[in-house]
Amino acid sequence: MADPHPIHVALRDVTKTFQSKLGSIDALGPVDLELRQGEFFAVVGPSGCGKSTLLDIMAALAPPSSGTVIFENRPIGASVPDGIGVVFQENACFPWLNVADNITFGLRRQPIEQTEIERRLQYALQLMGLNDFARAFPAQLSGGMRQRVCIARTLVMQPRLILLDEPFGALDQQTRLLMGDELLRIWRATNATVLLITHALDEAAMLADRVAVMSARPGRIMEVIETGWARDRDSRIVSAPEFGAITGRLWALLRTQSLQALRPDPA
Ligand SMILES: Nc1ncnc2c1ncn2[C@@H]1O[C@H](COP(=O)(O)OP(=O)(O)OP(=O)(O)O)[C@@H](O)[C@H]1O
Repeated sequence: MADPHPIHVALRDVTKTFQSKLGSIDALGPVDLELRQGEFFAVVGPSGCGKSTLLDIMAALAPPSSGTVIFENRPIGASVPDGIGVVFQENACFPWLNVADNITFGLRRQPIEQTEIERRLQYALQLMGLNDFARAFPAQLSGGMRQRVCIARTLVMQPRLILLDEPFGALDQQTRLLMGDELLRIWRATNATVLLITHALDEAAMLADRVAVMSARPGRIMEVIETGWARDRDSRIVSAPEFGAITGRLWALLRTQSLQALRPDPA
């Protein structure tokens, strides 16, 4: 019988060491991690533990120093594989392009017919609630809406794995929760596998099926917690009693690591 939850992406013994004028910095790992097809996975960890480095390696934006990333049963090479979409915190809309042109920017560089581009644009505008803003320019939008444009731009490429690095970090708390709801809707609608890097424990606890807690640098996976939420959850679960238990557990794990990151051992 086919595995109902096949492994979509796997990290095997992945490490990263940066060389700089100050010497070498062991930033990450070794990390072993498996994301199941279609799951929502979050990663939390103390500041500077290597979360962004982990995401960059998964997106093939930086090579690992050792180890392998396997995506859809193939090792990731030097270029971003087809099927992986990335969203960063700093929303990088082109200010001179309107929302529709920002969203279709990458698509128009692909051999894709205009009718298909238009179809994907309309779908993304609809999913992200941007229908009324297709002709607006980024300067006319709020920070939350600009970030929705960035997510829509990734969505139209129809990624099967979506990597998000602190996508809502610059937004206020209410907007973050509502964007979380949108992300959950996208996840359900697309069946993509999602990996979310976040500082916010409540965001991780609300959105993810599983949350990995990383150690202080060089970041390793200390523990992976299953949240147990139903697939059709939304931000209202923040008032559920289990929610407090999950964030409490995450904080208990993270607290020691964060203290260590703030005051590393002199040894
Ligand atoms: N290009 C680079 N050259 C040298 N050191 C780097 C480079 N990129 C990251 N580092 C170092 O690697 C470590 C991990 O950085 P990374 O940005 O991955 O951490 P992070 O967990 O995402 O941090 P934060 O939570 O503060 O965003 C840090 O000590 C950082 O200074």
